[in-house]
Amino acid sequence: MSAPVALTFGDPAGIGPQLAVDAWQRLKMTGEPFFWLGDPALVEQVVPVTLIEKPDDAVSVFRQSLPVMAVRCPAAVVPGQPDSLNAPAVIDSIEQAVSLAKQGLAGGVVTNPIAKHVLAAAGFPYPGHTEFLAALCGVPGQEIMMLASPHLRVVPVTIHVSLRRALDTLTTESIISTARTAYRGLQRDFGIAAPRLAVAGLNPHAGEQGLMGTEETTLIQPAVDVLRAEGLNVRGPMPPDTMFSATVRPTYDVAICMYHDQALIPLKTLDMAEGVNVTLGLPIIRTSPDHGTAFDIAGPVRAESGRADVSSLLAALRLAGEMAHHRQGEHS
Ligand SMILES: NC(=O)C1=CN([C@@H]2O[C@H](COP(=O)(O)OP(=O)(O)OC[C@H]3O[C@@H](n4cnc5c(N)ncnc54)[C@H](O)[C@@H]3O)[C@@H](O)[C@H]2O)C=CC1
Ligand SMILES: NCC(=O)COP(=O)(O)O
Repeated sequence: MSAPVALTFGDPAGIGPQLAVDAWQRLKMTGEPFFWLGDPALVEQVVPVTLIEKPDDAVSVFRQSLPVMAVRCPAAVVPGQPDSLNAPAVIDSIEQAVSLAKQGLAGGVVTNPIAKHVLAAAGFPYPGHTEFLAALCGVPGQEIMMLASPHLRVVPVTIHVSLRRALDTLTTESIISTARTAYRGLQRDFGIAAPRLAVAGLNPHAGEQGLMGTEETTLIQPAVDVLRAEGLNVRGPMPPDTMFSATVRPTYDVAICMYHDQALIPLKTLDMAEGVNVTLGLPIIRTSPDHGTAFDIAGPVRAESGRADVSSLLAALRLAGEMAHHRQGEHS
């Protein structure tokens, strides 16, 4: 068994604290231990809590209590009303989790959702976890975002930028490096020996022979040619409107998409509840539920689960464990 997984705070005014409690309720008897880096004041009225100093301590207490590594909020927490005064606690929990994972003391990092604009208002310079984690791990620029569900895996080449900027920054080189990282990640963390990659086009009908755009011939096809020459099993550019259909999806292991929503809309439409966000290209394991902070349904933490569906967090915890298992296999 690997070390316990670290679950980060997430935005305290979102559904993260409730999900931490719900996940513990669901896993305490039969699941792998995890610990939450959050404010115990938000949860100790509703579930037994043990404050821990180091990840290993989570193992012996997990059946009886939620293990919490305390990260206290400087400002009052009002569910549904995020406050950037609490951003330092949110960021601190991510930094601590990554540090523990880098030392091998935590088996991986599972992040609860953060609201990017709330952290940005406090001066946080990263567009999301993905880029922040790469910086903390000393590998900026090597990170890629993969969303994985039982039905589909997708990787956007451009991530947290406007659509206009995504089109301006898309290059043959970025498609190649993203595809390579996805390929290695599927081998290393998912145990797929020879991953099949499907590269999406950008324009309607993948450009329709240049009638509806030229990026397929100028940017995407050259990337596919390079990847094929390296021996990767790659197809594309594929028409984006049909490649996510039920008949085409089973023919590939991951879709390499040109921009955020080209990737995330089909994934979340098919499987918001079971989708997991994975960062590949890091030395540590990182997964996350695919949804956000859901401020609209956040309320005071309760012992019984309410409107917030914990399925995606459970899937993220499970996948982190499976990825750790695959990495352990590397050394055995
Ligand atoms: N990994 C992360 O940290 C992510 C953070 N976000 C952040 O979340 C914030 C809100 O984003 P939205 O676009 O509103 O997306 P959202 O996923 O928070 O909410 C979209 C809709 O889905 C519902 N929903 C989300 N998760 C749910 C759950 N577990 N159970 C039941 N219903 C659920 C919400 O109530 C809402 O109606 C943004 O500031 C964004 O930056 C968004 C996606 C991922
Ligand atoms: N849309 C996905 C998302 O916002 C998650 O981003 P990150 O915080 O995991 O980088």
